[in-house]
Amino acid sequence: MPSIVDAAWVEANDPVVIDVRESWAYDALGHVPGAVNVPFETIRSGERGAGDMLPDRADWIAQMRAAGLRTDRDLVAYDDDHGVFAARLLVTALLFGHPPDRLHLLDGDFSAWQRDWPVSEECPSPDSTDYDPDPPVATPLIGRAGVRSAVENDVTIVDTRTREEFDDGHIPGAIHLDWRDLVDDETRGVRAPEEIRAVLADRDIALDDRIVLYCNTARRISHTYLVLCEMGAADVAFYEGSLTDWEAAGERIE
Ligand SMILES: O=S(=O)([O-])[S-]
Repeated sequence: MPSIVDAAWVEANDPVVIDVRESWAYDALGHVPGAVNVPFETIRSGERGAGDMLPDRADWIAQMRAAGLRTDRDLVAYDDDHGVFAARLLVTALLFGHPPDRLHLLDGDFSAWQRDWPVSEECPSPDSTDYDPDPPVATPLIGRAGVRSAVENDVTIVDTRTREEFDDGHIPGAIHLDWRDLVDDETRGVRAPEEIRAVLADRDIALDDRIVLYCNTARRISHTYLVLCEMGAADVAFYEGSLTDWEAAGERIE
């Protein structure tokens, strides 16, 4: 399973570190020493229809080779938005076959990092690799038919958008859990486990139940997915098409 790691872990473990901020921020504001820049917009397709926001596999592989990634290397990603963009990169890596236990979200974003840790302006040039992970045997992906069946069978469906978006219309029976509810505004990382457990209990979300996640285009659920994995959730399904796909197909909204 992917995990969430702190700055000390990054310092101690020599992972491949990817910064998904825009390149001007990476260049002008500095970055985690050794981090390679892979801007978020370069890993989103947006052109492959409502059900798939993943980049072209060949493009992804080329980017990861240039970043120096290998299947036997740990990959840490960060952004400056409490981890939500970095989480999407990590889920992309998971779906393309990087070993799940080698995927890590930096707990706290760049703003949090630079409070206590050094920042660099040097751009690393890693040796290119022959990275080519095998497609995963199983993924957390769930399609529209699976979500329809989840609605019919009272499976826990979680909407990670804002309250306003949720009130405007959501998948029938969904529970509202804004992804930001699991984030600590001060540390800019995930909240303490006991706080997360309290939030989940308040929403009636049980970690040992099957949980189906959706948002608009599978960015925000990427963060919630990683947090739930970290909390030991047993069975989390990831609706890549999310509400964009659901609405495009004319499915029922309540
Ligand atoms: O985060 S999002 O995919 O709903 S825009």
